[in-house]
Amino acid sequence: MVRFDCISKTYPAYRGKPGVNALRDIDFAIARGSITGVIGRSGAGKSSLVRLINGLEKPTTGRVVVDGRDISAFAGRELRLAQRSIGMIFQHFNLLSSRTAADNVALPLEIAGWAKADIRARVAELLDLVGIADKHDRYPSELSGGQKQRVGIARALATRPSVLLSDEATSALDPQTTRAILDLLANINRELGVTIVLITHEMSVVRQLAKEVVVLDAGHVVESGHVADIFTHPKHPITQSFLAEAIGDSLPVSLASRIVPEPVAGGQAVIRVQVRGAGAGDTLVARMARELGLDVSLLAARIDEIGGRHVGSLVLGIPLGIPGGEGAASRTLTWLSQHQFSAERLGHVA
Ligand SMILES: Nc1ncnc2c1ncn2[C@@H]1O[C@H](COP(=O)(O)OP(=O)(O)OP(=O)(O)O)[C@@H](O)[C@H]1O
Repeated sequence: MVRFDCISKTYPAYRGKPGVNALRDIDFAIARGSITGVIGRSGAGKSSLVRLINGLEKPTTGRVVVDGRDISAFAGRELRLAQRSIGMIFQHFNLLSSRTAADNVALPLEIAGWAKADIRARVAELLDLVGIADKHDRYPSELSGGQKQRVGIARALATRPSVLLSDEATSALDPQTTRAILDLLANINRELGVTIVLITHEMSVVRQLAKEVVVLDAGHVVESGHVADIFTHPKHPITQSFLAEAIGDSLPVSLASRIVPEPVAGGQAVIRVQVRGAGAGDTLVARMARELGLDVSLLAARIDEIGGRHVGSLVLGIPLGIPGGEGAASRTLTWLSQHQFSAERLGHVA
């Protein structure tokens, strides 16, 4: 378990540069064995938060408790010993280019003073676990990005940590490799029970792997909880913007290029409706057509699954070319709001 108790982190002023309040009023816990995503824009404080967990930084106020121990109070040998129970993987893998895959994985075990035969056995077991037993004697320059990250994961797990920190570990990988690495992390969490804390600016990573999410903005936790709860009812604008990216709020170019602000005679009003929850949106168009007596058309749609729940948006065309047509768009918006749908009018198309 990792607990942040009233944490703040201020980097002092340095060579004429002002001090930075990187984290403020951080107070939350990460459950043992969970997979928690910490998501935020650049500069939100994600790396500072993760460096507090493994004691690379000290909080300015408050304490960070890992498995019942106040890691922020440790220094020297005591800190190094505590760090063995906290593994970390990085965006650029941080492998030693002069060592083979096996020797990179062996490094933390050598530092921990393991016997040679034990190291050999453990390294073989770890390379097998991450699916690259055949790359034992390869150097990093001979490995693909995904294989390098597998070495990084094996190395991070070598000393059997209870917590694995991932700092943008898939940001340098292509989507297919990212998916394979996230699947591997999910397996490791399931099989070894390791608590995983993922730092990322990518909603797709949180969506695929995390069960819990902490949204950071300007050094504050603005929302936290179960991924499905947070992203089916996002409250903070930052969370809403991550969600919009995830569900592809952008319109198809062919539609976006046709939208104009003013009504077009004989055209349609364009309304975007957010749909959330199981089956949401399935029958919406049919219900609206029936209850409002309108010929509603579906111009675009995207539904995704986040934390096991459906989230997405429908873009509807409401015909204006009938008597009282202008009222039809407002009636539609009123109907949607009465039925607890969040909707906006994007403009008009011919
Ligand atoms: N060692 C440092 N000294 C001074 N300021 C720092 C230091 N490390 C981080 N900061 C500042 O603290 C704030 C938070 O930085 P941090 O790296 O934790 O954010 P981040 O969310 O990880 O950003 P990114 O995604 O860009 O890495 C930023 O304003 C950054 O400039």
